[in-house]
Amino acid sequence: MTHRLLPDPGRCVVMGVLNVTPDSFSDGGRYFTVDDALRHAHEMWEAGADLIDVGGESTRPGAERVAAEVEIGRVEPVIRELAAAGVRISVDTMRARVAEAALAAGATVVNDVSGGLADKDMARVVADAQVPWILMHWRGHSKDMNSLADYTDVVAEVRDELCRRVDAALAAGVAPDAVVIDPGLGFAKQAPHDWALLRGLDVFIDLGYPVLVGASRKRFIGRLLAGKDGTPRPPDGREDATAAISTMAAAKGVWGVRVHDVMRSLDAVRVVAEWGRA
Ligand SMILES: Nc1nc2ncc(COP(=O)(O)O)nc2c(=O)[nH]1
Repeated sequence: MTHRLLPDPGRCVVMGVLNVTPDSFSDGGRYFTVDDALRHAHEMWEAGADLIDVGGESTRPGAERVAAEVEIGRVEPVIRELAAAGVRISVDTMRARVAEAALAAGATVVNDVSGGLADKDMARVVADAQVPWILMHWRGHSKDMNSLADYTDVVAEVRDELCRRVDAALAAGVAPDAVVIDPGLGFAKQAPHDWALLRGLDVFIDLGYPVLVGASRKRFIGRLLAGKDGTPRPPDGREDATAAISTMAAAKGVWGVRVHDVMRSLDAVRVVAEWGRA
């Protein structure tokens, strides 16, 4: 699956995560200063990332929200410098104002974990800018994400709720080939739901839109890899499993994977592309 508005690398796209936040779940604070953020972004870009996903507000369960001005203050200087250096950037935000500032600074993709639900103006911003819009499945801000994780058939319900977000985007003037969909692993999901969504990736791929998977270092991986005493594997011990998920997702034909360790997943998806060559 390729994307009209993004170059086709001939393999699964690898999106490098850059959280310019003090409190993201797996790397909070490491890249909070502009210099640290720029250094890490360039490391991922040099490692071969197709896109750097710059976020200024933690989305981990229970995270305190920050004001739009704070979010803009965090991402805008980093995006401006990276864009000037030729790095391709997506902005990870739920706010139209932040997206506008990021696009003005040189971002060329909007990654919206709320799928357009959090800010009614986002669709207009994306339609006017004619940029790709990643619509992730989300059920709302919640101190306790788990309270929203109530499903009878998680694959069917996530599919249907994502389809409603796509319909709303198209109705707002967003071009069909600007849409990327994402099942939102870890957002209003418990671990069994995350695994069911991965097993059911074909359902999302068959909708005909590029599919992005964001499994990197997430809690459901930590639970699977728990030690004999039941202690979940810590986030920085989840990289091999993340790369394994990138491998399986790429083999299934997803458009892209969103990861912290770019090289590991890039190696994995390159193997998939070469192995699958006609
Ligand atoms: N499209 C998309 N965006 C995201 N942004 C943040 C996080 C949270 O993880 P992080 O704290 O590692 O960024 N996960 C996703 C995701 O799964 N999909």
